[in-house]
Amino acid sequence: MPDTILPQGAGYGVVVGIGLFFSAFMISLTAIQARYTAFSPKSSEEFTSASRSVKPGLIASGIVSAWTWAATLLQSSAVAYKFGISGPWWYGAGATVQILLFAMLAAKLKLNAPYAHTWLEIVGVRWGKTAHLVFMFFGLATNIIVSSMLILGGSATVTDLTGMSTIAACFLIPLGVAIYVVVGGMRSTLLCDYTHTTVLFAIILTFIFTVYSTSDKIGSPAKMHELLTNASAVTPVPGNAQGSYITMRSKNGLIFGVINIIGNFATVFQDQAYWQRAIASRPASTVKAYLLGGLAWFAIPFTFATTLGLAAVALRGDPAMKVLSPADVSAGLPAAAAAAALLGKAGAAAILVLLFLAVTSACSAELIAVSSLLTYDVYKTYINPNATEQQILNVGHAAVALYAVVCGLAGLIFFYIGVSMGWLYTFMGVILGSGVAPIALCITWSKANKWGCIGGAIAGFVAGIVAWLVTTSTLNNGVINVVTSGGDYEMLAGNLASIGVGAIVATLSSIIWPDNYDWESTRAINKPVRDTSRRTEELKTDSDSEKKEHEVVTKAGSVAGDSFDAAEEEDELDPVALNKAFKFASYSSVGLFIVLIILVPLPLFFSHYVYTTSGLTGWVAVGIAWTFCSAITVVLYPLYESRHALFLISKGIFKDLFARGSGKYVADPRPTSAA
Ligand SMILES: NC(N)=O
Repeated sequence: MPDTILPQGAGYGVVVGIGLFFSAFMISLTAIQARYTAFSPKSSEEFTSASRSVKPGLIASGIVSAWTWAATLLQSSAVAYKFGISGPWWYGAGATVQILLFAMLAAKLKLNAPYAHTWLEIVGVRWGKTAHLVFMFFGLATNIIVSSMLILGGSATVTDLTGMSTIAACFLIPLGVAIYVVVGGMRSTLLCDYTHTTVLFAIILTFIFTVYSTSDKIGSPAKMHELLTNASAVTPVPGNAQGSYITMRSKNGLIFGVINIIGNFATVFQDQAYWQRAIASRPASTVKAYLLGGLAWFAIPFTFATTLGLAAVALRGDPAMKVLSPADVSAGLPAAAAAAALLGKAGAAAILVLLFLAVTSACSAELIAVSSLLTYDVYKTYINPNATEQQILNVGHAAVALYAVVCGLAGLIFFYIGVSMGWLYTFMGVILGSGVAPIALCITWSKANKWGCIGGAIAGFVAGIVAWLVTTSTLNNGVINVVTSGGDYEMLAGNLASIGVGAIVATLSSIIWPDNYDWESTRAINKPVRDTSRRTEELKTDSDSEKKEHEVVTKAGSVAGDSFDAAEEEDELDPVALNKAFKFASYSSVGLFIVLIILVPLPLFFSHYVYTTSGLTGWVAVGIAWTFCSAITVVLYPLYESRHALFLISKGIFKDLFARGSGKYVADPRPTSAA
């Protein structure tokens, strides 16, 4: 009898087979885009920024996809398994609010540096080389930690379910992704995000309906309530009201919540992937995209973990349910074990595909993000300031390939030193948290003090490490190792010290010694000298006869962007409108923060309420309804907003079928069009 539920071939089939299938699919989409729309990835602007033309639905889908890590599915389920229903809430809410608050930074980005390629360009132009290098450390460290968690979570699950070699999984997972990112760039990444997110929601809804509707082992919220009540009678949860899994009164759940909030501030604010989506977005709809993306994303960890994480507890003792060790839980395996116990090989295969899609789409976001940092902030800034368009594009491509290898290596190193995805997840705020406030202040506040923010980031980093190690040593009789340092209080101390010291030093120094920055230099970053045709280069290669045959409507646009020209861009960069958008982002994101982090969970925590059957049913119903709304937002809405582009592309393809070349996109010779 094999040790794993699926054969090794299934692991290779998913990782290599689906990987290559998606690469081929994305390469085809990129070719269609280049032929039938105004946008070609042969331009470096298009490669890294999707020509800043993408509409909110697709950006929201890209945010959901980039923010859906292996941990989003696995760690959320692991905390549900450990702490009960509070785990999914704290995971979901504690990582949604950062995306919502990021809407404010996105609005300021469009206002203060609308043509920047990376957030580090803004730091460098405002505060110079030292700040640029210090924050580059935080930026790249964020990317490496996030990528490592993706690879660790993905490979642990593939190995657990199929027995596939972890080493092979570490390197093969980023390989397929690197292929389509190199070919298609940012727009291809967003289109891939969309397709992955669509399948992801389909699989998540399948699990939800299995657990809460059709499964003969659970099949309803009432049965889930009964099984969880039995489970807490056998093994009460320490620190939970009545030892129950069905209460928000969970001390360790709350500690995880705080750690989660801090770590995720770091990984949103310092990850170029989220800045890049703001950069790729049309200025007028950036805020909307982040608010929609954040709210849509919440349903993924919350409902998925309320489903499979709790199912893993409910099914304890079921003959088909794997017995989970603490190491298995730390590796994020409860969800996979529950899926296999509920649906056998089909469940295991579904979770494998789900994980693979989540990991690859988040990985694609990381690849293009790091490629942009290495291209613009290392190569163009320090190595070749006069780089040509072609050189920039070549370096961008090489950086994607290089970083794909680095991802594999980083995952492998952490695997061999015994650091799991769960450990890394709670650790990320310790070393990254200190940069959060300084970076936010740099982009949003004219009074932010340069040395205060640099000093805050460094002091917070040191304070975080010291607090983490001292707490570990104090609570564990001087024993500091991977196991002792991964405890709740140890990580909490490090996270709080890091973000707290960074924020206090940066803010106080800025209040005492305020800068008076006018944003002129950041607004000038990369400001374009308008070219009336993005496709000049390509058109040169067209034959004359083909040119005469061009009939596609001029402003064909793209699946992702529709038409968007220079004049429209200038209009959308109107400071009055962007200031209004910033205010809207501030009110709505702070309001939602208060609801998600204070008004809903804290009264439930302090009341010691243990959910009744109808209470749990209502809780689950909210999760299911939210999941449907999310699916509509990131699956149907992008199709609706791109309906004209899709129609024109279809028309172009149709024309080509009857008269080759007649459907190809041609730029409008009239001066108003920049497409
Ligand atoms: N993206 C997260 N924190 O799941």
